[in-house]
Amino acid sequence: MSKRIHAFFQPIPKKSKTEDVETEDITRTNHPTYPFPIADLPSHIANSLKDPAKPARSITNQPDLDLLYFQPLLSASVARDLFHFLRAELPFYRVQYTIRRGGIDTQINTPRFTTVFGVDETSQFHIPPTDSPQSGSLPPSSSLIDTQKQIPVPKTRYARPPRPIPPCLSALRHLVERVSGTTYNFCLVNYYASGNDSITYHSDDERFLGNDPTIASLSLGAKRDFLMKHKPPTSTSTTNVPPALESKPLKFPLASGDMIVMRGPTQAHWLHSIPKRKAEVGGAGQGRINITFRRAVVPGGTDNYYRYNVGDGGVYRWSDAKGEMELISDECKG
Ligand SMILES: O=C(O)CCC(=O)C(=O)O
Ligand SMILES: [Fe+2]
Repeated sequence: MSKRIHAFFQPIPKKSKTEDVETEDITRTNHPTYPFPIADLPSHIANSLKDPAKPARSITNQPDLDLLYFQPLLSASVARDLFHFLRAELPFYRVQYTIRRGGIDTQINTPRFTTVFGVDETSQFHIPPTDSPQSGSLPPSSSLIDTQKQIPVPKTRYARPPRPIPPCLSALRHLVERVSGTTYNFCLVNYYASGNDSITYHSDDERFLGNDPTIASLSLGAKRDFLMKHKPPTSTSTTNVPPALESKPLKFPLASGDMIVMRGPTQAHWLHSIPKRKAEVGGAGQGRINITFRRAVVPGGTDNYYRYNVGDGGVYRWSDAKGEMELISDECKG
């Protein structure tokens, strides 16, 4: 086993002490695909990831809509600590790409920070026994194993090397899996630095997620409106969509700690968005993190997620001194 892969399972302890308060050791997890080691959750957050006090509300009162609304999933103080922890510890990207529109190449600047971890069902990260001896060094791809054949994944399977979900997000994934009754192999993270960051109307209905995918979406930090509107009925529509539904969106004012789980036919028939929002006068701390948990079934999903959420540009990391994301390297590692 290579030293670097070993490091993924043997966190690096780092002592941190202040003058009169002894704080706990911070352990970090490294992997060859990470631009820097990622801290594990401090125990006060990890121990607070419990089932919510209030059960979720089921929302199925619109055609083709099936939502579970946890209001909240996490208490305000846990959500606040998790927000600050994840913003400080994860690598982020500001992805640019070109699309061809009407025969012309158009550059798209993703209007928010993004990052992603995980791999589709055809592969899994091999977890070596922690007491195995370190021998030689294996290429990073050797840690990915074909799920069926249990042999190393050929390098040609993925355009960009998939990244294992770090322990800090895995802990959250386990809670989300338990309360939503579904398993996930991807975490997509958005950071909306201000009201100017957004996501336009879309649905997460790609074929690589299979039919009727369940997507769990957790909000941390600033409150933002989550809008949903029914797709225009097609000639093959089986449900009767009243015209009013097409014009007036549903509005969920998602607060820190809230989670919406979109299920069943929701992605096939509904669009969702986080529109830009005017800055509040004197409004500080407008940042918001959103984490979606999903399950991709084929390698095309993995390629899509890394292309649009990591891309080929520089790595950003939160700077406490500057109070904003800072470009720390011009080239993406991975
Ligand atoms: O930020 C949100 O609440 C939604 C994010 C989203 O729709 C997505 O990442 O696909
Ligand atoms: Fe989405």
